[in-house]
Amino acid sequence: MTNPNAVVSDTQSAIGMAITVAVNSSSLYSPSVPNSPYNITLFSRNKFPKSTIETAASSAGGHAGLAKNIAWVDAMRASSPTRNSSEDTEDKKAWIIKHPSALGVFEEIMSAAKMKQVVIFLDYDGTLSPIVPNPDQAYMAPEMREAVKNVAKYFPTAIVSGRCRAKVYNFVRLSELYYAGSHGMDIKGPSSGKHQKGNQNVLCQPAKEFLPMMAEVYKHLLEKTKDIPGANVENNKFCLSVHFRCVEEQNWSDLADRVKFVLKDYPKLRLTQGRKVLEIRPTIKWDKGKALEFLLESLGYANSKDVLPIYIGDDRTDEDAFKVLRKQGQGFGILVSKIPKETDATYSLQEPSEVMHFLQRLVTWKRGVLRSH
Ligand SMILES: O=P(O)(O)OC[C@H]1O[C@H](O[C@H]2O[C@H](CO)[C@@H](O)[C@H](O)[C@H]2O)[C@H](O)[C@@H](O)[C@@H]1O
Repeated sequence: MTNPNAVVSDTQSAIGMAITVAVNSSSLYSPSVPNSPYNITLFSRNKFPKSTIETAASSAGGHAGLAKNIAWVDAMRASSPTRNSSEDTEDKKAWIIKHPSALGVFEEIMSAAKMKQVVIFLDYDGTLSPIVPNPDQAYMAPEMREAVKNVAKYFPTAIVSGRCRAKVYNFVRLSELYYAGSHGMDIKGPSSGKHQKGNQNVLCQPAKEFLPMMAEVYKHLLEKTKDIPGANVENNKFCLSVHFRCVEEQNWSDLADRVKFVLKDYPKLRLTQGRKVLEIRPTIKWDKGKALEFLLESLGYANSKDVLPIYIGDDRTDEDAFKVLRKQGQGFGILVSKIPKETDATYSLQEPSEVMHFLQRLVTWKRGVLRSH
């Protein structure tokens, strides 16, 4: 097992493959499973497949089990491929031209901010804190907290995380921010600090009816996975995370099978994959992109041309927010990644330390603007 205190370089989680297990025909639920229950798609590692592509792997029935299992384990392994060939270096050069460093083109980004209200959206894990083996120890550096605190003095700022809101708040501990926990399914406004515009007292929990179900599934998952060394089930309130970062690779298939076994009784839940984590959440049409739209609306910037949203994130779930910005032709997505990934983000940053520098530059830029007026 990995040393729980070591910082893990997760530059490898290049290949996005989310796995969906459930579908519900009600209009509230997204039709996430294609017609064929075994519509499995695998990708070449060198082609940066779309991080949001969903791979169906119906939990029902036992046939095609082998193919499904191979796909599952491949998908889990794909969250940590080895990429160090010269072809990869070429890939990286091409990718960085397409998604330039947000630090390198900082002035260009800020020139789009003239006369606009910048609103900052920040993912937590892998963006504000480094990826570590133990999710309970994903602490934020004090300098990063200071940078976020300063940013929030000048710009409305939201943390948008897969973690439950209370947990991410405990890591960040800044009451002046908006928090969207559980992949945006639990949104709350700041409890201190005032920005002039918009509603501070927001509370949005679109998956509230799922709470009892999530608590029940959490218990089943704990029980079902307890004898797999290293498996860690995290309760994120409106969603659940089954971590396999510390599970021996030979046990991944078994772990995935057990998770699917539990979920077969819950067709209103779906299973997706993040950075060495299987994530279980309600099939409602709500994601980090919807959370971003909701927050902009709460701030009084729905369909406004006077706003420049900047969203920084490293995970597949952040792609939903990048997509919204790209579709609206408004603001910028910044992907935190050391390696090429298919993304809807416009710019890139390599790691949390670069995110911190970007946030510090934002503050310096704003102070300069204020001084010149
Ligand atoms: O949306 P995020 O804030 O990025 O949250 C996504 C998941 O992040 C956490 O897991 C990831 O970070 C852990 C700590 O570095 C790491 O051990 C794990 O392998 C990563 O998947 C969090 O624990 C999950 O609940 C979040 O869903």
